Amino acid sequence: MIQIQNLSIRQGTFALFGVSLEVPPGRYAVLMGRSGCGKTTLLETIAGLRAPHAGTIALAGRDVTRLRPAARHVGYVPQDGVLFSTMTVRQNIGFALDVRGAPLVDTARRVAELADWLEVTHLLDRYPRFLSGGEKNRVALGRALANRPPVLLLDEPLASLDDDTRDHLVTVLARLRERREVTVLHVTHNRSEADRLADVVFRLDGGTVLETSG
Ligand SMILES: Nc1ncnc2c1ncn2[C@@H]1O[C@H](COP(=O)(O)OP(=O)(O)OP(=O)(O)O)[C@@H](O)[C@H]1O
Repeated sequence: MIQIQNLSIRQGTFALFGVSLEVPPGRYAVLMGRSGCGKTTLLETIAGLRAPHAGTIALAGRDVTRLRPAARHVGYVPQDGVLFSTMTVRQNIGFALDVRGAPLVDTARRVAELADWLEVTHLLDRYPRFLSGGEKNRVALGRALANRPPVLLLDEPLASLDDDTRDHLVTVLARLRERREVTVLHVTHNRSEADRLADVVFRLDGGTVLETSG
């Protein structure tokens, strides 16, 4: 569950005021809005990378407004899905488990499971610079899901992909949605992506959020 109440965020001359939205547990929400309206800003604030001026953020029933990013238990795929360039695909996917000191055997099992599901098993020993755009996005998704977060934030995960690659990744995300194990907030400009994936669509406009379908 993602619950945002009366959130206000300021950065320079840009501001969001009194943003509220709620995504029920295991549901897939899409956030749309014109370029520069603050979608990335909102996602970064939920992830804990920006501090809000006012308001509260609750994730999976816990008030995380004042917690540091790592304590929020959020999976986050930033815009362009940047991977750690000095780590292999295997190390990228296993990162969240490694830094928490998970037993090596558990990390290896989870990486293998995600790699199989995302169809990147043959790429596990490659470095990011030798991956295609679609492969990078699948690895970024695996890295975000490794620690089984209850909440997943996706910032335009399908941007700058060709139609076939985009279609494949939409199928992967649709399977994730069917499992209902994670609550998703997915930012996109693409209406057909929203139509295929969303249980609920929010629109950010003029600094506030409207729910446009359910
Ligand atoms: N650090 C910052 N200081 C001042 N203004 C900023 C800062 N970061 C972003 N902005 C501004 O805040 C506004 C919202 O940016 P944001 O990236 O959240 O929009 P967006 O809806 O995600 O856009 P896009 O769809 O183009 O990715 C923009 O006008 C941007 O120029």
